[in-house]
Amino acid sequence: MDVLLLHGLLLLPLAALLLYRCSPHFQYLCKVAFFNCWIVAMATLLSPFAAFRGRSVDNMKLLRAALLPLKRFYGIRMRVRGAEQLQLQGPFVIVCNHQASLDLMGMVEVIPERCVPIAKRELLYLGTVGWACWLSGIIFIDRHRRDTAIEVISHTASTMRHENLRVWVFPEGTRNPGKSMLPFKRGAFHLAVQAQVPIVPIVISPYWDFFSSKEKRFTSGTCTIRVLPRVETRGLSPKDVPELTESVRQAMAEALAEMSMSDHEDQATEQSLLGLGDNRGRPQGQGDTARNGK
Ligand SMILES: CCCCCCCC/C=C\CCCCCCCC(=O)SCCNC(=O)CCNC(=O)[C@H](O)C(C)(C)COP(=O)(O)OP(=O)(O)OC[C@H]1O[C@@H](n2cnc3c(N)ncnc32)[C@H](O)[C@@H]1OP(=O)(O)O
Ligand SMILES: CCCCCCCC/C=C\CCCCCCCC(=O)OC[C@@H](O)COP(=O)(O)O
Repeated sequence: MDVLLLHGLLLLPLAALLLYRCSPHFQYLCKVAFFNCWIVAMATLLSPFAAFRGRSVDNMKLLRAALLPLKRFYGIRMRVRGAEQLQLQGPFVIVCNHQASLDLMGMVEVIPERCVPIAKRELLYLGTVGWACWLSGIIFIDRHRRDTAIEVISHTASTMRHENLRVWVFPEGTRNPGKSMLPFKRGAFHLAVQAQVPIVPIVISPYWDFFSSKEKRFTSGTCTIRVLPRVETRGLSPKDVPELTESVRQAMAEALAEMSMSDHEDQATEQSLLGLGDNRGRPQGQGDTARNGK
């Protein structure tokens, strides 16, 4: 009986390993579980240190350091284009597309000093994760109560100017794994206009090559982050916000469309250079299936 139990215990990890190797779905589940566990573990370990400082944007450095290694675990290569656009003195608002929780990996890759994200209030209730977010100065809004959300944003506008604070907003307001961006919420643009600070749009390339929560697929791959030229808001007033929102969204949508194309081309070139496959002269679609089927 004991021998049987021992064998069982030895076989269990082996079976799990085999399953991991053979089943992309199981691999996906493990990788996503690890992502969440890592965040909970880091928040639990680091919050006590962050608490020494109290609630402070300086704790964003800890948060960043805690999340930076994730890309290595997953074999995701991050390429940043246009990082020099972030070399700005003074406050500004970053707007970025939002595909999945994985965006945190891209965010920590480029987030400048003294920059905090705006997040949904629900994150506050995630135990130590909520505590870590609060200690890092993350700004919480209640998406179901527009008035209070707008109040928080107005308050943020004056804090930005007084404390040289940068703010990161996902203007789609929710995760969107689709191929195009959702309509933008206007809060980020009201914020920039109220504070009279520039807007820096950031576009993270689509994850389809290596990640899809719908298809339960999570492999290694390359992600490109493009920082677009800043948009000035000096002299603009609230009545200009709808047009401002649309023009920024348009620029980001164009960049996203371009990146979905060129990302594929880059990888095809890399593959043929490495002799991994020759995609030349083949329609883009076929190359895709070949790669995704790997
Ligand atoms: C110590 C270290 C340890 C380390 C451990 C690691 C732990 C790490 C874990 C985690 C890291 C953190 C991760 C953060 C990431 C989280 C991401 C998210 O949560 S994304 C969801 C929240 N984001 C948003 O929702 C966007 C912001 N939202 C908005 O801007 C909306 O506009 C909002 C909520 C203010 C209102 O939303 P509406 O749905 O009502 O839609 P609208 O169309 O935008 O607004 C309606 C009307 O209100 C006006 N309006 C909006 N904002 C205004 C304003 N500020 N002032 C005046 N009017 C405003 C608009 O102009 C519009 O009016 P007219 O149609 O133009 O007449
Ligand atoms: C002792 C502590 C125990 C607490 C256990 C709680 C488990 C928490 C598990 C994982 C924490 C991962 C937090 C990742 C934060 C990701 C930020 C994010 O991307 O939020 C989604 C939000 O933008 C849009 O939300 P919706 O698409 O509208 O929904």
